Amino acid sequence: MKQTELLIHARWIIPVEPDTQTLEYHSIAVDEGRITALLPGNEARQSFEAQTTIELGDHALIPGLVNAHTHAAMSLLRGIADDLPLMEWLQQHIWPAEQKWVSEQFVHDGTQLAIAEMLRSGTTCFNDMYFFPEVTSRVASSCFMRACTGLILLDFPTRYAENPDEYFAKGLALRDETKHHPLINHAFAPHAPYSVSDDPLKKAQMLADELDLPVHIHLHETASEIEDSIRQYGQRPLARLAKLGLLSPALTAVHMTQLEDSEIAQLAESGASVVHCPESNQKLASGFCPVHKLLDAGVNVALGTDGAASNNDLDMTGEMRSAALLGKLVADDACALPAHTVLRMATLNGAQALGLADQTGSLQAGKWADITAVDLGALETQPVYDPVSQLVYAAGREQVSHVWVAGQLLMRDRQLTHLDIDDLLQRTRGWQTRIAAGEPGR
Ligand SMILES: CSC[C@H]1O[C@@H](n2cnc3c(O)ncnc32)[C@H](O)[C@@H]1O
Ligand SMILES: [Zn+2]
Repeated sequence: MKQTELLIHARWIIPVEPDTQTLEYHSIAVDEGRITALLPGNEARQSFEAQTTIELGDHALIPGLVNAHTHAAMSLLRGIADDLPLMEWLQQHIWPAEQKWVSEQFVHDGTQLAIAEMLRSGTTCFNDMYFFPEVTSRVASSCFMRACTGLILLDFPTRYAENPDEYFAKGLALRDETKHHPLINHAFAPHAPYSVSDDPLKKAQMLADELDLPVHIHLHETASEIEDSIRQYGQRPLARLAKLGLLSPALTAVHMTQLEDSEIAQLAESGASVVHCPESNQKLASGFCPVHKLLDAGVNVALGTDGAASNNDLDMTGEMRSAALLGKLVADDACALPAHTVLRMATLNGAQALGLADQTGSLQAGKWADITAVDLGALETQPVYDPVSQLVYAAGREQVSHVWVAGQLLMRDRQLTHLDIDDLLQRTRGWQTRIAAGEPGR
């Protein structure tokens, strides 16, 4: 008998890769945080003796979901300004609120709230872009959650930094501090082409090349972004980024609702990733990302929620459903974005966009055991002809039962093992009271 730390038996396992088929009555063995074997249940029972064994009857095991674009701490601004287009929402509501309220404590509490919500909906890794990324990193690490925290960059002063030099200095210091951390990764995160000028963009790319980090940026989010860029720079934002050297496999371009066919070919050629945020794009009426065309051209398309102030949740199970349904409508083709493609976008493609495809995103021996269990036994997901169909089209986040990150159980039977929900709710209500009363910020 082989010894192992953890053995999980489940009705279905959907590895995503290398096996694109669903496995039935299989088991996963985990040691030192990594998947060591994936094998038929009866073989696993005969060959392994486990310190901990978990039996999951009518459950499907999937790779932990990767939220490839969010602003975690904005969970504390959920519902503060709804039913507005992007620029009015951002300039007249969100940026003033952030200037008033965003502090280290705000980011600490907001990120914890976001991580609790993400874990409860099966997410094991998030790609964040927000102020005080050192706090986001610390919170993610203390919750045992995997994160890629953005080394943010803006032209203008905020409560986090005064100017591009200070953004870079803080970002580089953070990267230095965490460079060997098993859960915390980074990307350079210039906010958008309209908020960061040429020289800091070039410097971000140069440092990203040097440190082998992705570059995470909002891009082509709305039609007015394109018009303004043509007016100011005489070219579309993607062309400007290409001229500055940012069009590369390291680029993680978020939104991309405005794309010409030649730009899709250019993205495919470059090896860049696109992060599709279907719910935020719908809520802000930003436009449609042509996901079917990007996939057909061979572009890596991942999935993100965006922040909770423009979505208004951090639920990747809902995002998968939205992506599948919207994708068909945009393509005018019911065959576009089938369920398995969407599950891959929400897992392995996300890991690839973050430069972590060798670490997470699929259930393969050697990768971290970042695993989500979904209970398909509920009447809402019965009968099960195809578990992937149930996961994408029918299951809700309340059916996520267990979550492991690097083999550590972070949710068991919907109970978070490392977060105190009552304390979290109390702190969240404190923020709500202060923000709603319009008290002076801290
Ligand atoms: C530099 S920290 C991130 C910055 O981005 C703002 N933000 C949130 N959602 C969006 C979006 O969809 N487009 C552009 N900017 C967005 C957030 O409020 C922070 O200020
Ligand atoms: Zn965003």
